[in-house]
Amino acid sequence: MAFPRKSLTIFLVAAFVLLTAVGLWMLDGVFAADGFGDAAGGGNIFVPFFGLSIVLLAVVVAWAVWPLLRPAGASPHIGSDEPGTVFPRPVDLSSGEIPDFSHVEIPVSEYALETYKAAVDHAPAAIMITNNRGRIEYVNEAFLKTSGYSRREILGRSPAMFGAGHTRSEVYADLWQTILSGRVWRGEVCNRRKSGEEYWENMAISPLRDRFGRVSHFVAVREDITERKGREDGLRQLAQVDALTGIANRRHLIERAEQERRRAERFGQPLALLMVDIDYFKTINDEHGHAVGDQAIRMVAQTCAVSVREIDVVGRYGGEEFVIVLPGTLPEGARELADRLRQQIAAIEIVGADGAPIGVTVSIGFAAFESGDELEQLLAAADAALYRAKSLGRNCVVAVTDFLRREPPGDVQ
Ligand SMILES: Nc1nc2c(ncn2[C@@H]2O[C@H](COP(=O)(O)OP(=O)(O)OP(=O)(O)O)[C@@H](O)[C@H]2O)c(=O)[nH]1
Repeated sequence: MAFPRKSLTIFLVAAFVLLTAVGLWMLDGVFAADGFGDAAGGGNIFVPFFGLSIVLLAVVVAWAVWPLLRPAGASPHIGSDEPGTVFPRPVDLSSGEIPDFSHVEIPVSEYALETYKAAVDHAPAAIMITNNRGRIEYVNEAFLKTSGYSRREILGRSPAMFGAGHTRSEVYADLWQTILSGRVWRGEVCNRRKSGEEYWENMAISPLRDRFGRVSHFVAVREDITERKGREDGLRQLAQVDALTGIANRRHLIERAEQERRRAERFGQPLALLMVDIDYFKTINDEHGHAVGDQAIRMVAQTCAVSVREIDVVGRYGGEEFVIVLPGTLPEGARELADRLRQQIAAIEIVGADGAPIGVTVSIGFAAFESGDELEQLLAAADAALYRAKSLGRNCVVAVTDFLRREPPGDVQ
């Protein structure tokens, strides 16, 4: 049970005064009884009381003086290896709120401090503490292991030293705004190890307040998520790519085409869409087998993919049908590319089932985006042009004219 220091001191002082008074009164009584008194008899009664009060006085003095004699740990600093190191009080990360403990006196024993320090030093998550001027004051063992730096290379520097340069400036702006307003920031950031290798970290950064409620430090708890990120990227890639050809699958193609359509509408930029279909593909399949058919599909997809710019989107729209989205491209440019593609594909030779070379040709229809077009309309227009190219004898390119868009199929350009 803990006694309040103040009450106990008052009690001890009162006991001291009482015992001293009783002792003096008795001494007085003895002297009053027989003049100078019987030194032996009077002394016998007085000594125990006076002795007890002296002991009490010693206890009171020791009680008052003891705190002043304790070992100096008065101005501990973060991250020191010396005994008495104090860490700022942690913030409850779960609620996102910063509790205000500034009015609470928390007596912390040396033993408890050592325990806290060991827990933070050897925590499995990487932990970094920066001061409110953005200088690193503490990193734990896991942080050193993840970053590859030594403590000497890190302390006193800015956390910017770990940045890989890929994180957008808005992310950092949001981070500072959040923590300076006293809230916890969470996010994923790409950093660089000392070896130069990039790695992804999931971070929670929370402000720490001093006893006056001022933000004095920031503590960052960081988890290396590079492996998980890699798996996610792989899965995303798998979900977007056509397994046979390696180009965008139908779903991803439509997503990207819709993005480009919206961009063209918003900024009034040109956009063209090509639909490419292998001619007489059923015959290739029937005469040479599906493996040779697949080979033809792969060759055509590859030729399309390497013939366009990086901003263009090439995807497999159906079995032997491909769509190419050309942002910022006028009809003349689209026609030029379509003609070039048709010729390049016609030059492809694949080996048939009998070992003899097989020629592959394509028909191409294309349409230019017009303001107000939905993606379905654009696709349907290119498909109508492709249909016309097929009916013209195949291995040719047909553009959608305004006429063709308004009227039912009947004329070609
Ligand atoms: N080998 C292979 N064949 C496929 C694949 N997807 C679709 N096909 C086949 O492609 C053929 C397409 O035939 P059609 O639509 O009649 O077209 P086509 O024979 O090329 O005739 P035109 O387009 O009019 O020149 C069908 O036989 C499908 O089974 C695929 O991934 N691999």
